Order: sequence, then C-alpha cells, then structure tokens
Amino acid sequence: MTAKLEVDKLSYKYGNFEVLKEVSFSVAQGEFIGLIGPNGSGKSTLLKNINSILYPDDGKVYLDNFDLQNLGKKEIAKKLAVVPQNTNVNFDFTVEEIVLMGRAPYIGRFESESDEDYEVVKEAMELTNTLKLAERPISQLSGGERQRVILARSLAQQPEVLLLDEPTSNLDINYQLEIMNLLKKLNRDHNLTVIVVLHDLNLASEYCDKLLLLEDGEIYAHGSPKEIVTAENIEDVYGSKVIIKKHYPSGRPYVTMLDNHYIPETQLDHQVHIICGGGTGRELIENLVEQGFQVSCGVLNEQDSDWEVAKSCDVEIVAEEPFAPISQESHEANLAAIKEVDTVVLTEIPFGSGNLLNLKAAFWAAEQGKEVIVMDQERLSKRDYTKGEGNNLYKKLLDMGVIVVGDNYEVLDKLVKDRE
Ligand SMILES: Nc1ncnc2c1ncn2[C@@H]1O[C@H](COP(=O)(O)OP(=O)(O)OP(=O)(O)O)[C@@H](O)[C@H]1O
Repeated sequence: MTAKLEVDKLSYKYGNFEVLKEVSFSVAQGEFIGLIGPNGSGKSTLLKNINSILYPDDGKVYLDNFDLQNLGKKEIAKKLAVVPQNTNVNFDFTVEEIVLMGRAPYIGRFESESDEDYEVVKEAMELTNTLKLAERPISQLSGGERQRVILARSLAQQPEVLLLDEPTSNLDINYQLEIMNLLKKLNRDHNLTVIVVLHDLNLASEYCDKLLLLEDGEIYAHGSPKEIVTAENIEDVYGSKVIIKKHYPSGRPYVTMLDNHYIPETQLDHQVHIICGGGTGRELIENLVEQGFQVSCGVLNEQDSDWEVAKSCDVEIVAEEPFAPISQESHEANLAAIKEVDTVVLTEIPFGSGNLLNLKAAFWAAEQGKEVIVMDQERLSKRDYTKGEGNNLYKKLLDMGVIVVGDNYEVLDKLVKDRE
C-alpha cells in the first residue's frame, strides 16, 4: 500500500529548543489517525509542519509521494485542509463568507465564485449543521459554533487529507460526538484521510483506526488503539495511573483515571491476592485497583476473562496456559505470590479437577494465618465438580475462621473500613 502522507525523519526547533526529533510515520489513504500525547509533546507542532505552516529543520513530508516543499500553496490546499486549534477571525465576515474562503484554491485571481462553488459551500454547511447560521457574523458565534464553521470551511476545500487540532475542545458533549461521527462518516463514505489531535483518550480510542502516541517530540508508540491505549503506556507517558476497560459494543479500550489522592497510605500499601477465574473476579479486580490496593491474581488461565481484566489493569498475574489444568509449578508460584500479600480473596469459582489447586491455595493461605476473605453467596456444593473433594476442603476452610462475605461490595467494605 502506498502512503497518502509520509513523514520522514522530521525534526523541528523553535529557536534552540528542539521540539520534534526525527519523527517518521506514514498514513495510508482513508486511514483515521489520532495524535495523542501530553501537553507540550509536540502534536500541534507536528501538524503545523505537515501543513507547511512551519518548515522542518530536517526531514521531509510527502503527500502522494510529492515533497510538500515542492508543491505550491494552492496545490496543497486542494488536497490537504486544516482545522486549527484556536480560530480567531477578527473581521466581521458572515458564516457563508468564511466557508466560501475554503474555495479559494479553486478560484482564479480575477474570477468570482461559480454556482459549483456555492453548491460545495452549501453541502459543507449542511454536513456541519451550520447552514442555519449562514447569514450570522462569525464574531457573534459561540466557540462551538465557530469550530463547526471552520470545519465547514475546510470541507469546502474538498480535501483528500484533513488535519484537525483538537476539534472537539470547545464543543459540548453532544457536538463532540457529532463532530467525531461526521469525521468518521467522511472518512468512510468519502475515503477522506483524517489526522486528528485529541486529548480525550477515549474519543481517540473509539474513533481512530490507529494512534500515534508522542512523548517529548518523539514517537513513543504507533498502532491500533488496543496496542496503544494500555495502562502501561499511559502511565509511562502521562505519569497517570489508569485502568483500561473494554468499551461496549466496540470492544475498544476505555480509560478510567485512578485518583489515589485521597486514599489513605495504609490502603495504598495493602496487598490483596485474588483467587478467581471465569469472570468471577473481574469487577473486584477493577474495584480494588480503583481503590488503590496493590492487587495480584492467580492462578488464571491466559485469555480467561478475569485474566483479560487483570492484564488491562496492569496487575501481577500468576498465569497458566489457556484451558490447561493448573500445574504444580503454577501452584507453587501462586503460593509464593500469596506469601507476599496481606489479604487473600477467594471468589465464587466453580471448582473442577483442573483448578482444585486454587482452592488448596486459599486453604494454605488460611493455614499460614493470612487474612482470607471468601465470597460465598452461592454455596460451593452448587459449583463443585470434583465429586466432593472440593466441597470437603471448602467446609474445612470455612471452619478456619475465614471472613465470609456475599458480594464485591462487602469485600470492599471490609478492606476499606479496616484500613481507615
Ligand atoms: N511558537 C513557539 N515558540 C516557542 N516554543 C513553542 C512555540 N509553540 C510551541 N512551543 C513549545 O513547543 C513544545 C510543543 O508544543 P506543541 O504546541 O506542539 O505541543 P502539543 O503537544 O500540541 O501541546 P498541547 O497538548 O498543550 O496543545 C512546547 O514545549 C511548547 O511550549
């Protein structure tokens, strides 16, 4: 696949301050790319270099294999349009006049606008829901209305590539989605290539095919939202603790910030090992991570739904191969993990011969004098597939003075209240 746009070892300095350092990536026609990264990481500067508002100190930008520096402004404007971050239009143009400016690359020096130009302008205003504002002076519009007018102006250029710098920043939540859906529609129906700077990681994850994560003017990672929006990457680049859930129905990563500010140190230091599996631990894992506890899990089969949640929350996992019975080696690793923690929680897992060692691990924890919390809304007898061996061991476990609770909230209650 040939690249629609290629950025090759692009470096840029403001004076002596090196902002972009050998940035290289390429964008295929029809791709929808999100540029993400912390404040000051160089996203706007990169867009400005792609748009020839700034010129690279080193490196090149190619549009359809042509070096941008060898293309005239009008030629570029017919293919590439920009929606800048802050749009201050000081003169009192009407909305229609502003959108008509998008036709400038198509109109000769002494020519006036044709019927076709007006047709394209009308269509751009319809798409952006600005037609009803046509006669209004732009200076009297709200920030969000103005943003949509500027998008309409860019669409009137009939570009093949659209660059947008934070197009949703002034918009209320409704229009944010409307703009993102419009961009997606233009991308799908008109094969428009979209490169958009977004601060909202969830919008970026939901709408973009690929994300480019910038850190200090360098590409930290480039890939699908699933590859890029991970707890590890976000913590590395933004320095923030997050948990990543799966957004329904897209299945894309969804970021939730963890605010550990007001959580007591005793809670942050408290280590909890969750013995779970088959989705019995997913909410508890998320809840405990959100509450600042140090969480580990095991033994979990890889690809199990609890394993997936644990992975996305970046917690330690003692893992076994998918669908494999727990091996002696994994069991011992589980005991070693349990040895390090303050509390062990056993969720309502069904037990069979393949995972009976997990019940034995909980029993071992109680024998060691660890605090063990057992979730027991549905008696084990109803989820015992070991011909009674599991149930017998479970009864002994309950007799050992473990804490028996009903659901997640009781586990949390117990752990949080004890730490206050
Ligand atoms: N005109 C300028 N002169 C000097 N330094 C600048 C200029 N514009 C930006 N910078 C600096 O370059 C760095 C990158 O800025 P840039 O605006 O590209 O970052 P950004 O990732 O878009 O940030 P934000 O998310 O805050 O919009 C910042 O440290 C910024 O202070």
